[in-house]
Parts: sequence; structure tokens; C-alpha cells
Amino acid sequence: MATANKVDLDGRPIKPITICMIGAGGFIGSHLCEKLLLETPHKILALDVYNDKIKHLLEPDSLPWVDRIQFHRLNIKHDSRLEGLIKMADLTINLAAICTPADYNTRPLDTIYSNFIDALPVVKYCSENNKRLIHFSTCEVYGKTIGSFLPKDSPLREDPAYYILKEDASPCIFGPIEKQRWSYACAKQLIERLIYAEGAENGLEFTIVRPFNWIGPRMDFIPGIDGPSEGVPRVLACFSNALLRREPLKLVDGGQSQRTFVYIKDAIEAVLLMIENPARANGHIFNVGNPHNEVTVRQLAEMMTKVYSQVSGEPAPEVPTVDVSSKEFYGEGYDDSDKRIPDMTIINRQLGWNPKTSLWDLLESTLTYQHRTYAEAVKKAIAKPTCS
Ligand SMILES: NC(=O)c1ccc[n+]([C@@H]2O[C@H](COP(=O)([O-])OP(=O)(O)OC[C@H]3O[C@@H](n4cnc5c(N)ncnc54)[C@H](O)[C@@H]3O)[C@@H](O)[C@H]2O)c1
Ligand SMILES: O=C(O)[C@H]1O[C@H](OP(=O)(O)OP(=O)(O)OC[C@H]2O[C@@H](n3ccc(=O)[nH]c3=O)[C@H](O)[C@@H]2O)[C@H](O)[C@@H](O)[C@@H]1O
Repeated sequence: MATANKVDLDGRPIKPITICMIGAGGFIGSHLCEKLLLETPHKILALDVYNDKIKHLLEPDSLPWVDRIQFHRLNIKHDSRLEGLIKMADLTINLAAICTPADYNTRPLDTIYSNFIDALPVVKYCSENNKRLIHFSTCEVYGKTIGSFLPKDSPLREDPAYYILKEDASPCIFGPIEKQRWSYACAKQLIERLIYAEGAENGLEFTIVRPFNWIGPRMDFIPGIDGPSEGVPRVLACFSNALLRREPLKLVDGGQSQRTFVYIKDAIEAVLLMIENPARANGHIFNVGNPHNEVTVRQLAEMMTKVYSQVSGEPAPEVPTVDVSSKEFYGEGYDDSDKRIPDMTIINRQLGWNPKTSLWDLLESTLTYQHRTYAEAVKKAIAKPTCS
């Protein structure tokens, strides 16, 4: 419940505010709504096209926070209510985006429109109405590491200077235009530059968040259960789907790319600190990730297989993984980030935030959720005779 007399990091009382949260019905939005309703006195204007992931927060009417959340079903591409809702709030948080890699090279126009063009009015309305903005960007703006261009046997590849990603120092390195994978990262980079410029020239109070592979319950969908059968979600849901169906996990191009995964509940703590400490968060770009949870995608597959076996009580399949080419899996124009380790200096200094949960522990709680939520439905779907 809302805690009385809570103070910020500088000892000042935190006043209840109204937050216009765009994309509130998605993975991150659902966790942020939950946190705000359970642990703060703030009000939420929740905007999204869908609300399935926050249904439990909206119904029944008897929920204790019923007067602190209002859902508005709208598409920000074309809805005249947007400016009015931003004006009603003290702070806007923009989460709305197409953000699944399978879309970047197959639907590059939708990807660019969603991540740049559709975000423009949000920035404009915040700037014109002197409203604070927290905008969700991505670690993909770093693209590839400098180290990935060194010869394979170069000892410099081991030097953190060639791979650690720093908000105020690292370059953004994307592949050629024909590698349409980078349509998302490039659109996100341009909206970051626009927001930064609105801050510099027009005094917009902004914070930019660069999430590094946040994962946990409610991420994406399980194909054929609560999303399209042919859909390709992000890696957590792809691997969960394979484990639930007892099929081999597909390793794209050998699963050699590296990622650092952070538990959604740790990451949401960082966002709450940004919300409640504007003086420390405004004007900053923050990496939010867990540098200690680095694995190759192959190692992730192996760990998820072990954890799922423990959670479900079923033995691991005999053939746990299978290699597939990126062209086969994602189609023409796919490319990849080789390695993503966030530098944590700025978020440590400004907000004193550190992630807590190990990769094993976060996979254990997430796969427990996946098993409880989907195992029966997947069994039924598999048992259904296919139409001839
Ligand atoms: N999950 C991660 O680890 C991660 C990593 C990097 C960046 N991000 C960024 O964080 C944000 C949220 O990511 P997520 O993982 O919660 O994704 P998500 O797809 O689960 O949530 C996005 C939500 O935005 C909504 N939306 C999209 N377009 C809209 C529109 N035109 N009008 C209204 N609503 C719209 C969608 O319906 C969805 O509910 C995105 O901007 C994404 O690029 C997420
Ligand atoms: O989460 C993030 O921080 C950002 O990165 C993600 O990009 P990426 O990490 O490449 O996407 P995933 O789908 O999570 O894939 C991770 C890796 O696993 C691989 N993969 C994915 C799925 C699969 O079945 N098998 C497989 O080997 C991919 O090729 C990639 O190398 C998405 O672009 C965004 O959601 C977000 O902005």
C-alpha cells in the first residue's frame, strides 16, 4: 500500500503525482503499474491499445487503488485525446513501441514509424506544455562493440575499454542500411537526439532509459496460446515456448552473441527512483541492466533447460538445442549486437541503484510463472487433432 511520508534520496517529502503512462499495457508497463499502485500514492493514466496484462489491476471495481488508475484504450498514432491526457499529468512515461527483433527487418517501416514518428507528438506535447518526460529507448542504440571490429585473436578484445557501453562515451555502431535489423536502433537513436535537443534548446525536462534485456513474467507471448502461432517473440518467450512444448531451443547462428539479463523487478526499482527523484534524473540518459548476469545465448539456453526441468519436474529433453541460421529464423537483413555490458557509473552516482537478482534466481521465478500460466494450455494445444 501507499507509504505515508516517504522521502526522496535528498530527504525531501515525495508528493503524489499523476503519471501519463503510454504503453502501460505491455510487459514493462504492467510491472510499473503494479509497483506504483502497490507501493506509492501516485495516480496513473494508463494508455494502450491492449490491457490484458493489466486486467488484474483494473478489475474488479473493489480493488483498493481503483481511483488511482484509469485505462484509456487508444492508439497514439491517431488520437486527439493524447495532448489532453499529457496535460492532465505531471509526468509522461513513453513505453509504446514495436520492440521485437523479428519485426525490425521484416516490418522496417512500421518499426521506424513506431519508434520515431509516433513518439514525436509525445515529445512535442511535453515540451510545449512544460511536462516532464521519461522516454524508453534501448541498449540497442550502442549497436555493436568497438571490440567486434578487432581481429579475432587481438588481446584488446579482453580490454573493457573495447566493449563496456557508456552513456556519455561509447559510439553508436550500426551495420549497413541493407541490414534492416538496425531500423529500430536508428529510430530510437534519433528520438533520443531529438529529446536531448528539446532539453538543450527548449528546456524540456527529460530522462532517457536504456534497458539492457529486462526479462520476467508477462514478457511477450507464447505463440499459438496468447499470441499468433507464426509470431516470433523475444528470446525469453521463444525459449519458454520450446521448453513448454518439449522441442529443441533454436540457437541463431550458433548462439554465440552475448547478453546481460536483468530481472524486471530490479529494473522497475530503478524506474521508480527516476520518477521520485527528478532533480537527480532530469537531463540524464541511464543504462539499466545487470553487468554480472552475462551469458552467451547458448549458455542461456542451457541454463533455462536446467531450471525448467527443476521447475516442471520433467527430465530435460535428449536434444535440448538445435542450430539455425539467422536468415532462416529472422529472414533477410538480420544482424546482431555481439555483446552488451552496461557501464553503471551514472546510475550508481545519480540514483544509487544496483541490480540484485542472479540469472539463475530470475529464471527460476520467471519459468515457474511460465509453467503455471501456460503448461496446461500448451498440453491441450498439442493434443488437439490438426484439421486435414
Ligand atoms: N523489455 C526490454 O528489455 C526492453 C529493452 C530495451 C528497450 N525496451 C523499450 O521499452 C519499451 C517497452 O518495452 P516492453 O518490453 O514493455 O514492450 P511491449 O511490447 O510489451 O510493450 C509496449 C506496449 O506499447 C503499446 N503500444 C505500441 N504502440 C502503441 C500505439 N501506437 N499506441 C498505444 N500503445 C502502443 C503496445 O500495445 C504494448 O502494450 C519499448 O519502448 C522498448 O523499445 C524494452
Ligand atoms: O531487450 C533489450 O534490451 C533490447 O534488445 C532486444 O534485442 P535482442 O536482445 O537481440 O533480442 P532477443 O530476442 O532477446 O534475442 C537475444 C539473442 O537471442 C537470439 N535468439 C533469439 C530467439 C531464439 O529463439 N533463438 C536465439 O538464438 C537472438 O538472435 C539474439 O542474439 C530487442 O531489440 C528489444 O526488446 C530491446 O530493445
